[in-house]
Amino acid sequence: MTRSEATAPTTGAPDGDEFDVIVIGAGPVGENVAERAHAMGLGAVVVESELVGGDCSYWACMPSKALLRPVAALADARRVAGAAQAVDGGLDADAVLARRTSFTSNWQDGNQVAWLDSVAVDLVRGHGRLDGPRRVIVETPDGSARTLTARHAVAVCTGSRAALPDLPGIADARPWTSRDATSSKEVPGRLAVVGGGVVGAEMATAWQALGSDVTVLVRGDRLLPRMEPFAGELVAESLTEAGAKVRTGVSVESLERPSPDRPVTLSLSDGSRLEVDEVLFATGRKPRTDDLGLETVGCEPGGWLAVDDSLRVTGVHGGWLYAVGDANGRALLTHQGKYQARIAGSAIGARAAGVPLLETDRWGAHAATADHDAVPQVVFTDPEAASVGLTAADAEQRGLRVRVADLDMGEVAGAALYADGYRGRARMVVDIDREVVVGVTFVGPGVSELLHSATVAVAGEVPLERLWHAVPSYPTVSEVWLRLLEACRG
Ligand SMILES: Cc1cc2nc3c(=O)[nH]c(=O)nc-3n(C[C@H](O)[C@H](O)[C@H](O)COP(=O)(O)OP(=O)(O)OC[C@H]3O[C@@H](n4cnc5c(N)ncnc54)[C@H](O)[C@@H]3O)c2cc1C
Ligand SMILES: NC(=O)c1ccc[n+]([C@@H]2O[C@H](COP(=O)([O-])OP(=O)(O)OC[C@H]3O[C@@H](n4cnc5c(N)ncnc54)[C@H](O)[C@@H]3O)[C@@H](O)[C@H]2O)c1
Repeated sequence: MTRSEATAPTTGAPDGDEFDVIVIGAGPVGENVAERAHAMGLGAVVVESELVGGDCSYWACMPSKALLRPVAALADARRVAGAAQAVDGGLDADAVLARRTSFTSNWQDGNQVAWLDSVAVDLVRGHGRLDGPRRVIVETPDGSARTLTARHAVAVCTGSRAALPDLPGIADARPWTSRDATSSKEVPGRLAVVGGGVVGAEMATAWQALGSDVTVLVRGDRLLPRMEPFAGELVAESLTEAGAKVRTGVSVESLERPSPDRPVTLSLSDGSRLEVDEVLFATGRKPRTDDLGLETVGCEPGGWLAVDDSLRVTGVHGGWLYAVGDANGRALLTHQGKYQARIAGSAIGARAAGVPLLETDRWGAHAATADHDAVPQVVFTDPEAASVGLTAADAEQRGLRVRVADLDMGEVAGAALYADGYRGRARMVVDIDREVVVGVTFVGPGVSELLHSATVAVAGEVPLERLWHAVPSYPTVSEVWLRLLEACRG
């Protein structure tokens, strides 16, 4: 047993259950809020009802990327003459699933509990609920209740869960959610993926490569609708070449699974029916704020928690409640939630220390400005799609005057060397009033590691005239920057 599970809190008051900061939810975000609070000299406890590490470690980022990395590795080898000849056959599904399982530590959280212990953060296992200002009641696994009190702040870091549409037959169809799609130990023969967002595109890529016959059902007109249109087009093209079917403009109207061991039949809006062995609903997320006692502190349960830029929940008297990560709905991404955790942790620390004025101006130490202007995201499909900041359509919606540079990445020498017949596209969106880059999208093999250069340019608001002096090495894929800048500067 670790110190944190075994003993009373480090900063305990007489009853031992008073802490400077209480964090509800030990996902990546909660862990980081607690660690930051501790680094600011505060005592912190986290409350966790499932596994320390959260969805990201066991049913989201890590297992999904462990499923997808072999797909990219194999595809990369096949795109290089000489290496391609050494590749014989497809993926070894059992080996891929075993590697995935190892990345989840077989759904055991011992390592992450040890990490919490190493940063001197206490852990209370159980379901946490607010019970009035600064108080949290934890329903522990043995059925008892423990009341924790916070001297300074409570941070809600409870994440999100899959949102399923209310369709006839959906409960009996026992659909997969992202949890099943990332933890399944078997490869279904036929898999329908409903939803063309990030989870849908990534999981269709993984399971098609693992041997399923995948059909993606998209109600809109393309995959990855929040990215530049060419991202979804290139990913759909590649999925189709891999043998998957991508059907747009179609939704599921009802489902029928006569018994658990029989296939499921989907009735679709175009009048057709589709029989599959499993159906994954990748239709978005909803916040885990419904059973959290929010009504006891004057907040509406069940919704995304509205916060200011220091991640403090708006409208709560005394300003002691924070919501960080997926629970606030600002950007459902681990890295962005961890960024918020760093900001929230230092804001909590500064307020606890009585700092009179926090740095909450744009790009200040206590303002999560990047959430508005510079959110990076990599979609680990084949090809990868990576973007930061605004798309051209977003910029237009914000009323910015922009110049857009587009590039066929195959024209870049480094890309041609990276893969024979490299297929990829890039777009840079420039605010012409400020002459800074406000958005970049790359789609192509290996672009994920290129994204951070764009994030630095966008978050740093680096003037184009200075970017001109940031020389990409020859012959790397990064020379895409040179071509985009040439297109912008003329
Ligand atoms: C399939 C999939 C793949 C993804 N891939 C990526 C990726 O590659 N990169 C990326 O950046 N993002 C990815 N995401 C998004 C990422 O998983 C989330 O943004 C991230 O997990 C959010 O972290 P969090 O700490 O806010 O929430 P979570 O990771 O959901 O953690 C919340 C924790 O709170 C606990 N909890 C909830 N309610 C209570 C309560 N009342 N009491 C006690 N504990 C409670 C939960 O048990 C959980 O452990 C992916 C998501 C999915 C679904
Ligand atoms: N690599 C990554 O960064 C990564 C990977 C996976 C997930 N995530 C994050 O997790 C979050 C959740 O991903 P997601 O794909 O579930 O959500 P999403 O919002 O990205 O996509 C859901 C899609 O489902 C569609 N949809 C909703 N209801 C539907 C219905 N009834 N029928 C058909 N289609 C419907 C929506 O139009 C949307 O396109 C995302 O915000 C994403 O940022 C990130």
